[in-house]
Amino acid sequence: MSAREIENMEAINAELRQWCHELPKVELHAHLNGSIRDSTLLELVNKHGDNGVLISKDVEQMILEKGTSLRKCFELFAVYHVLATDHETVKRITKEAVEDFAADNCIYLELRTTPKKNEAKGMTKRSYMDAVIDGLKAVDTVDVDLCGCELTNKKNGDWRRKKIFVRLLLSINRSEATSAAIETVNLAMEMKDMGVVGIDLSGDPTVGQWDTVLPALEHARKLGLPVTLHCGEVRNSKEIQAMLDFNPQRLGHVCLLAEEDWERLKSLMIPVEICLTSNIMTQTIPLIEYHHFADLYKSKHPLSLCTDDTGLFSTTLSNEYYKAAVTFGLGKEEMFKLAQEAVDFVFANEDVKKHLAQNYEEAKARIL
Ligand SMILES: CC(C)=CCNc1ncnc2c1ncn2[C@@H]1O[C@H](COP(=O)(O)O)[C@@H](O)[C@H]1O
Ligand SMILES: [Zn+2]
Repeated sequence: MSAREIENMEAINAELRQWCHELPKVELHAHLNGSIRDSTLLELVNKHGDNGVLISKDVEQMILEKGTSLRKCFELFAVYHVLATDHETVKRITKEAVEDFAADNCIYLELRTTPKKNEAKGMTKRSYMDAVIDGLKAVDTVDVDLCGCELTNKKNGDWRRKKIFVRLLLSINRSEATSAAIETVNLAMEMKDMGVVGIDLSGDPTVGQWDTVLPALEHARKLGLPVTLHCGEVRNSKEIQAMLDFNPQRLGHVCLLAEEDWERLKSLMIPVEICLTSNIMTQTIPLIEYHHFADLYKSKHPLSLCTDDTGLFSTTLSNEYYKAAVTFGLGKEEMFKLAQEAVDFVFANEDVKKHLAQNYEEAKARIL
């Protein structure tokens, strides 16, 4: 390739990256503690690091190696949870996460987090969630709509100020006992008027038993709370089949499904949250070109591109769209449609969906 051709290609790629940034996006799979900024993490390490629990140098090394295997990720999450255990920090990381997604032109964010108890800090699952809500109220670069009302007032009546709809999912960690998982579901129900719209099942996929969490997920269903499950991050056919039997509103990842489970997923048409960078960095999928996005997309299976953990994997939702475009050869119209269709899978109500649909209608004229 000549220098001129390389230059042309670079210009085209830069233009595509910018277009992906400008595209209004819907984020359905983002973990709060996985979305902590590197700069904040390092600040927290320096502040709390050498307190006998964590050694700053070790943590810095872990941050350098972050996201390079499933094991390393979960080791780092244990560190994140030591660093971000007080109410002030939970508030801060929530504020920053929302501001970062808004700066990336996300117009709807479903942020998920595992409510945590920390007796030493006087933290209950409820007070943890109150700190999250405080973080949403503290956002000041963008107007936040939580539960149908705006938390922040339009600054100086500026109608051009950006707006982001934020809804919350409460995560059940796979290693939790049934009683703790049920407590999380009850908390979600209690906070339904405060922007909580559903339940997620996540955590180290090599730990925990489906039968332990099933009663809590069934409880959520009885209460009318939508559920999304992390599915197929490791090969575990029995569990994958049980998850498909449960038939949740959405599934995340679906990486390592056996042929018959794959066919069943497709016939059930359960919307899938696709996390390209996460799956590659954790080596769950060996090469992006082999990613199951291609098969699902070709089959017109309902799906949505997501980040999983922007901090851990140093990615943004725009970057996920860019990667999909260059790897699978999608044009701008196809990318636009992909982003727009994610509106159908949000757990928020019809009013929000209407607003989002209108946003896409307006954006069409602007960027297509
Ligand atoms: C990290 C990794 C191997 C990537 C695959 N993706 C994941 N799979 C399962 N659970 C996850 C993943 N990313 C984040 N989580 C869950 O989200 C938590 C962090 O966010 P939070 O504390 O709930 O606010 C982690 O402790 C973990 O329980
Ligand atoms: Zn996840």
